[in-house]
Amino acid sequence: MVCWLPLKSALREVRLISQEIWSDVLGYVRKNITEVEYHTWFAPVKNLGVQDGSLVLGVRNSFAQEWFRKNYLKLLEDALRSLGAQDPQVSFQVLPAAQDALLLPSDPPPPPSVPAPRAPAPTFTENRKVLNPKYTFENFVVGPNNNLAHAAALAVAESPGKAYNPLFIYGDVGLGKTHLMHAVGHYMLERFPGKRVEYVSTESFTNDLINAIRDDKMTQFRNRYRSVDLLLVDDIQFLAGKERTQEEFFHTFNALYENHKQIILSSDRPPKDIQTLEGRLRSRFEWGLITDIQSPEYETRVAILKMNAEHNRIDIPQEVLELIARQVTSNIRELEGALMRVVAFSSLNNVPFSRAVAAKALSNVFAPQEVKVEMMDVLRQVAAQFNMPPDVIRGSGRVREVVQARQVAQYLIRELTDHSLPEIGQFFGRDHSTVMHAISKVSEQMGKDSELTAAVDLLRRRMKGQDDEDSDA
Ligand SMILES: Nc1ncnc2c1ncn2[C@@H]1O[C@H](COP(=O)(O)OP(=O)(O)OP(=O)(O)O)[C@@H](O)[C@H]1O
Repeated sequence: MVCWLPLKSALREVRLISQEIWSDVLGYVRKNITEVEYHTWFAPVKNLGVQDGSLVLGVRNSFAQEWFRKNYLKLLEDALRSLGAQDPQVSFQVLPAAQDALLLPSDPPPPPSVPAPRAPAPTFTENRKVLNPKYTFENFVVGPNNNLAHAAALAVAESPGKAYNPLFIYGDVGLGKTHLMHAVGHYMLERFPGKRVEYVSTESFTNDLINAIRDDKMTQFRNRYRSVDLLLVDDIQFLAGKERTQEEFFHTFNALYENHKQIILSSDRPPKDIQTLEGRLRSRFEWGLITDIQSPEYETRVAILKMNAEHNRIDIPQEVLELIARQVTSNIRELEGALMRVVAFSSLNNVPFSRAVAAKALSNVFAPQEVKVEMMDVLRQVAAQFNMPPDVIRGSGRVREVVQARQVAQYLIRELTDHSLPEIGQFFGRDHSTVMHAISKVSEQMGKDSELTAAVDLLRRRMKGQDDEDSDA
């Protein structure tokens, strides 16, 4: 009987981010059913977390439970498979009435043929975006790739309207432009809670303008954008070719600038490379400071992953973070996605984090990487398998179970790594003859003790990054 104590505590932590898994699952489901079905059945489901490798979903009554089992189980399993689950498992729990009442109307859901109500066109107030609470200066890892942009953002946050106006940040997708803009917003609101901060994408600005023209609400539109203390506009390159929006933005810019209000713009390229941008706007964008963000180098990528893991309270070994950082090199959003994928994979397959597991989790998305097994990897896996902390296995304890786990770890390290007997001995604080004895002891027991043989086989496959199905085939 294999028990996973360290894994269980990891899973408890993983539950905190199982929301990420659930949103990915919902994204997959939504693409495969009608909107009506989605809103009827999936929108009210409560994600109860991942328990022992199974995604547990809360539904309102036994009717819904049965309906899900019959109609959506396969779809949910496919969704989990797309996230890397080898043997996807989904279970349903009927929620207690109180939670149920909060989640759903009491009548059975209407049949999926009811047409979806058409949402009214959004007005500009509905388009308003709030700042992402995660995008603060504290959560921003500074490296050689972004230190200038970071310093400029900080200077602007400390002296809005005075240091650099506008601040123009450019760089490729997913490198932290929006994060830095929001960080300035948070900083300003913390120091001056009464200030007005507006974050808007160029697309939303354009839509707001179109709606304002259509609804004859230009005065409100202008009041809204020209009365702020800090205006953050994302993806300003999308102004290209939109003459009416450029015209309106030009006046917004002037009104704010003349009143010493801070403007921060982000773009995927510098102003001079934005085609069909009016000369007067381009020159204004160049009045302040133009700074770029580059792709992060390896150390910064590891630091970002580490911060993310800590933020989500996931205890993940450094060498696994390093493997992910080597795999994803250019885009931080993808880097974070890769971390989530590894966490989802290990939680859905009920296996502890290791480099082999991470390589496997990422192999569908990125080019597979050759993983060299390290002594620490083997020790961790054996510890999880034998349900005891790694330090106990490396310690001096003589209890039978501990001795057996220690011998298995030494046996597997000898088999799966290039380390010599003295090196293995040193790792365990023992001499090479003890390791030799351990190896012959395990070899002797293999074949005789079926439980031990199965455990060693399973560990060997895991360390090589092969799943159970592969080896059974
Ligand atoms: N230096 C950093 N430290 C920590 N997290 C970062 C850093 N840079 C980016 N990120 C994270 O990477 C993700 C993508 O960042 P962001 O959305 O700011 O990118 P972007 O450059 O605005 O991309 P796009 O051009 O697609 O809008 C976010 O989750 C953000 O928190």
